Amino acid sequence: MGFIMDGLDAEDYDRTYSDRDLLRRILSYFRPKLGSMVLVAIMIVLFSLTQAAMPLLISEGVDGIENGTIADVGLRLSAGLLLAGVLGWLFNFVRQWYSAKVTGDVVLRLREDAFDAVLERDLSFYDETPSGRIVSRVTSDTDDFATVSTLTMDLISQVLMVGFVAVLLFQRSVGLALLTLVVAPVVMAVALLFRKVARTSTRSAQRSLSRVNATLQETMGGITVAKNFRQEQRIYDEFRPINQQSYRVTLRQGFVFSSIFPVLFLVAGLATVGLVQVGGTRALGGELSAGDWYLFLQSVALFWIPLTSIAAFWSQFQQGLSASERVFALIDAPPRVVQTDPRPVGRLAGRIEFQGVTFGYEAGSTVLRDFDLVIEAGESVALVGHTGAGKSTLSKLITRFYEFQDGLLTIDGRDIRTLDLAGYRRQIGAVPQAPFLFSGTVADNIRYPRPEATDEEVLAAATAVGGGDWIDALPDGLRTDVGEYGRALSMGQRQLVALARLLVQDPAIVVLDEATASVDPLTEAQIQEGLDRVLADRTSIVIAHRLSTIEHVDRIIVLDHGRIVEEGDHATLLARGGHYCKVYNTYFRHQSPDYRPGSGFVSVAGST
Ligand SMILES: Nc1ncnc2c1ncn2[C@@H]1O[C@H](COP(=O)(O)OP(=O)(O)OP(=O)(O)O)[C@@H](O)[C@H]1O
Repeated sequence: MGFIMDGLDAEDYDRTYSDRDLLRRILSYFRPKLGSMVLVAIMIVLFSLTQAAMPLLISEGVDGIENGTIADVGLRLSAGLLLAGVLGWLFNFVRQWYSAKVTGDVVLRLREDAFDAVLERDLSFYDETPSGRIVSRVTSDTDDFATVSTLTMDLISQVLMVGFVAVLLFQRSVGLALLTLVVAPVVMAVALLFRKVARTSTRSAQRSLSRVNATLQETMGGITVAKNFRQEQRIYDEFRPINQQSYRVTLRQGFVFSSIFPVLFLVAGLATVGLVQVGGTRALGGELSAGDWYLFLQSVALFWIPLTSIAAFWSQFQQGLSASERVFALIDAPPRVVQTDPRPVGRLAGRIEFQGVTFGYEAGSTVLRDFDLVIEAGESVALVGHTGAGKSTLSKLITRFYEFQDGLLTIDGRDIRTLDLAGYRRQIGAVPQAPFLFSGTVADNIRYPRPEATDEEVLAAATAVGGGDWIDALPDGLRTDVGEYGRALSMGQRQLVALARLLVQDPAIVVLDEATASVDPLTEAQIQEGLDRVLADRTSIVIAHRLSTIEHVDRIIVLDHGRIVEEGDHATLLARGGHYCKVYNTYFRHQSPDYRPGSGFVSVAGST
């Protein structure tokens, strides 16, 4: 079965709950709905009574015909059946209505909890888990859970009905009742045996579906790049096997589930044969009335309804159970970033110190080893180095998106793990390379970190960035709609909005991953002015990609393979002719205004 299961491994945070724990957890969601559930239970009992009354009434009718007094029972029978039908409809209506409400409320809470858990996860969670898989857990998995709840209530109702019928049967004939009942344990045993294999195949089916979702999501996210490179066919070729895998796994699930029916039919068939034989003989011998015999034959069918329901809905039931397991695993996933003592942060000065910090993204691979660095409060530092040197990693540790494994990271001399995370993050202004804008207006986006900021504050922040000329270029000023992901704005305008947003936030520490996208000289100048304004009087760590930045910062730190290999200001480092010069020649040289292709190289000591 090898490749059928490829890529369907559990996520890191997945876990298997024992049946007891799973049930306890599910019930905890239903507990607050106890009142409605009691009402549903009463309706179920009443509905089941009306349903059980039907075969009883008919059996009495049959006895009536046998005794030649149909005229006496005819009216009573019709009235009884009509009353049972009408009452049954009424009880069932109330039951369905309240069941739907209970289920809806439970799913609402479960989905809120799942979404809350998603928001609480560390950044590492998003790096490791494709977003399509997360979406699957919050949407389709919670839906599957709802199905379990509906099915359970249906099942309870049917089991109750069988209970009532069983009491009737025992009153009529203990022997025949036992024969009828013999079916139940056999069917239950088959169903229980079937349970484990059903849960496993269902889990695989769900994982394969979430893999399909994840692939679709990634395709949508990267559609511009894909179209640009004319890679539609390749995307399709990658999607096909994943989709086919989902098809095969689901087919296998279908095969597993359909195999239970022949066994169940065999058991029921045997029971019916027995009843026809034994009951018929007794009826002929006068020991059993024709009505009672009818009741027994009818009862096999009645017994069958819940038993086949268990079998028919077993797949959905198992699907719901493993869906709830997946949702609970998401809710219970332990955070990697752990605050040991969340103390209030207060206003930070912004001194950052790494003391012997060791960090790796995965066990067994180390990106930073025994790393030391002090960044003074108010200092501006540029991180440079070849790709993969560890620049973003440093910023991710400062922003507390990842947890380091060893050493100490202090902020203003306080262990970073003892700071209240929310309070700390409020004072960290993190700007990614491609600033993300949410749907809404430019003003909404500038106001994002502090929704209570007034229009005047927003305007002041926007004006402070690059003199505010860029606002005039927007079709509707600050009220311009930025479109999805800010697509209605140019790259440069998005960066300017991100800088204005920082001013509204007023963080003590700025961690900025400079954009690499080139913008026109005017916007470039506006961004530079904006940066000067934003970084003034704050500790700033800039993953530098622009020449003007490295020329302006207090200190440049050159990283290589997670180690600091050089540090100093631009002029000193250039004069030294060391590692920095290589980085300069590769990434910054061509940005000089008097650059001519092939010129501007700085000589590196030891190179010819
Ligand atoms: N999420 C991740 N999971 C596993 N390894 C990672 C992850 N992010 C980065 N790495 C690895 O850690 C090392 C340092 O990466 P980092 O992103 O800090 O480099 P960088 O200097 O910022 O590079 P770039 O300039 O290309 O962004 C690299 O070897 C990289 O492959």
